[in-house]
Amino acid sequence: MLELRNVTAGYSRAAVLHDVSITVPPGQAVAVTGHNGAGKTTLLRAAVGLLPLKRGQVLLDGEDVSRLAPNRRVRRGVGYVPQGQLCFGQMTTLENLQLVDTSISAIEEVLETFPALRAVLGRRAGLLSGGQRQQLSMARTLLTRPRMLILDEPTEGIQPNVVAEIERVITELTRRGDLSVLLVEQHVGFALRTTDRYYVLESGRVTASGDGGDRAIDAVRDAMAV
Ligand SMILES: Nc1ncnc2c1ncn2[C@@H]1O[C@H](COP(=O)(O)OP(=O)(O)OP(=O)(O)O)[C@@H](O)[C@H]1O
Repeated sequence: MLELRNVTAGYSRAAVLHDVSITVPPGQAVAVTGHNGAGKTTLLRAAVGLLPLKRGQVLLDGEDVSRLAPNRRVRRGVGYVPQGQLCFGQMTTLENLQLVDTSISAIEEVLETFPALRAVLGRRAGLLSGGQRQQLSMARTLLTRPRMLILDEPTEGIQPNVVAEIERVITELTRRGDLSVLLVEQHVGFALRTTDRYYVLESGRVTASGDGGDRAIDAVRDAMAV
């Protein structure tokens, strides 16, 4: 379980997030949506420890980890997939995965989750499509065996068939019940279909929240239109 409690954070002296509280219950998926510049990436950076808090707390399974370095949070089960399909372009798909875990069984397991990567294991990551790189980036993070998976805009700039594939993976991972997901996503339909609960962030403040699912789409669109 991840909780951001009354978090204020930003860059240099200016705050971008103001008193933000968000809870991701165990085994559930939560979406944060909002316009460009609302502070969604900043929120994730604060959650994983890449940005120090000015006020508030980040709790992992009830324990205050606000001062814990990002790599120590990874060891405690936080997996972060940043925006932009980051991979080591000169290395092959397989080498990118082996950076995290070289065991054949672990790699086989993530290939079962992302079967499209099998055909490109020997290809340099820099030559992959955006969708393939996004899947590689998620697969690499899954190799760290997270209990809390944090995804920043996984559908950005990706063709619809891969978006459907990523939707399938998130749904499957959360259905198993041993993984929680915090998803930042501007694609509202995708965000609501894959999550149990949503928050709308505007100008660094939570302006709406509620249960996920298709029926929430009007409420989210109304909140975002303000
Ligand atoms: N490294 C930085 N230094 C200073 N200001 C920053 C930095 N990164 C982001 N900001 C500012 O913080 C605010 C929130 O940005 P953030 O990237 O968190 O928004 P976002 O909701 O994720 O937007 P997007 O959907 O475009 O990624 C913006 O005003 C942005 O200009």
